Amino acid sequence: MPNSMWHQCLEVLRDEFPAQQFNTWLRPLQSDHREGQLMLFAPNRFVMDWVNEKYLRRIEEVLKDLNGGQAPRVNMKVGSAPRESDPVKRSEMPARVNGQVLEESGSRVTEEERGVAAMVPGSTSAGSTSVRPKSFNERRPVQIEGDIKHQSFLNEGFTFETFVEGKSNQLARAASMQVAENPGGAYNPLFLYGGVGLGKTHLMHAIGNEIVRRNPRAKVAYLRSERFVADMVKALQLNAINEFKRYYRSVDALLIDDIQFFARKERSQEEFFHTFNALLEGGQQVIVTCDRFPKEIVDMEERLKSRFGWGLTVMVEPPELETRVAILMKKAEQANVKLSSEAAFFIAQKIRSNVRELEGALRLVIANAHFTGSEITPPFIRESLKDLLALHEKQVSIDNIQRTVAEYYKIKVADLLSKRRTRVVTRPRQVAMSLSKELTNHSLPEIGDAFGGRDHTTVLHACKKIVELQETDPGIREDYQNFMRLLTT
Ligand SMILES: Nc1ncnc2c1ncn2[C@@H]1O[C@H](COP(=O)(O)OP(=O)(O)OP(=O)(O)O)[C@@H](O)[C@H]1O
Repeated sequence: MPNSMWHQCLEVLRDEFPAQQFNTWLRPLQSDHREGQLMLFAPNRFVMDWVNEKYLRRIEEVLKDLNGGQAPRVNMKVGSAPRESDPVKRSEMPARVNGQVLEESGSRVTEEERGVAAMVPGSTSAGSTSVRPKSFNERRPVQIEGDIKHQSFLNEGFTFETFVEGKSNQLARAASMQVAENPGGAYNPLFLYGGVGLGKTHLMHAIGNEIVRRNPRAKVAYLRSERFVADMVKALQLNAINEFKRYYRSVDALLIDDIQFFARKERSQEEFFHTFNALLEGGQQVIVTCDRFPKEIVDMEERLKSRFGWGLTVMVEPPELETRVAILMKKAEQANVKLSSEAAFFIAQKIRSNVRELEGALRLVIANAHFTGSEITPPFIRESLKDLLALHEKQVSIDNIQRTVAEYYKIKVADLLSKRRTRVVTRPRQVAMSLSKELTNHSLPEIGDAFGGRDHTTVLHACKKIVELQETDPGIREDYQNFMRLLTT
């Protein structure tokens, strides 16, 4: 049974399980086939135990089908598959002498990294409130703003209590709780990913706040990835790179938000890679958020991406209606405003894109109610959100795209949603997915859902493919332009 059979098996399982489950438990498994036995490697014990308990029987069934009815021997282990592409190459590990990481960096700071340093507000000496270790500040005439001070950068309002749990974020919340209770333990690093405004930053702060609540002496550093880049560039300019390294490696937990901004910033990736290794080896917790699954981050070093997968990778999905309602009720309660469930439902039905927009809409309604002294009723909400709703309604819907594409190619909408993989339907399906990404505000997972419950990676692949084809295939280019005209005028 060749290793490729495991990939076929994954394809079958991908269609059977929700994307979140698949990406968290099955996708990170690596395989190795020797002497009639398939060895599956899990990134940690938690994943191994979970897969053993929940998925192994189904995995064996699928493999048996794929193997002509012959049941394979499957074993599981924590670790990585021993092969050429094994991400855990000793040569990649930094050399250590007396606990210090030694490295000679060959990569240079790119123009973009310099640009980030210049763009990030506060990357000058003005308004500096740094509380870094003394030696770090003493040696430098100019301080980088106090963004790497520990603890105080956490948003105190972002806690587990203020985070509303729902189907879409259950696993992410549970994993975050585990990390907060046992930082540097089994789930290290914790990689939270998902679309914009869905609560990744909130969860990250909740972990930081909880770590500090349990241990007030804990040093927790939270920062957006641009800040890491800016700090690093500044430290290089000031000849203070060793202090920079020492600081980041001295924290108990390093929380880096929106890691996708590391793309193309070679020197920062390298620096972060070594910091990352040092922290993991020291049993310190690393938490990272990103707008996509690690493997899909473009222009990011493979070794860094593979390390992101060493701990636990969890997706935060867009909230379903009930969760959106619960979030609105919670936010209204926090603002001391009475919101009827009818009013909450009304807003939640209208605003589906993400929690940030939902909050924005609620804020607008509350402000109008204060201003006019009115009660918050559906007609009042409709009036308050008139402009916002007009914008939403003007937007093209996925339904409309599916109908238009199906009609144009003379196939059924049901074909677009089906599992059929013949060329007659796959290309129109890819075109429709790509248009949905371009013309609507829906996230990749939402678009995947709207196309028969497909994984968000399928949507991403479709979008890339259509961009490529527009370059090389005049027929597709013309079709696409026609659709843009049909749908937007
Ligand atoms: N489940 C939830 N319960 C309560 N509030 C939430 C929830 N999810 C998101 N929010 C709120 O929505 C807003 C946006 O969330 P957050 O900033 O964490 O999103 P994000 O996923 O980090 O987005 P981005 O990728 O743009 O950084 C915040 O004010 C947050 O408190």
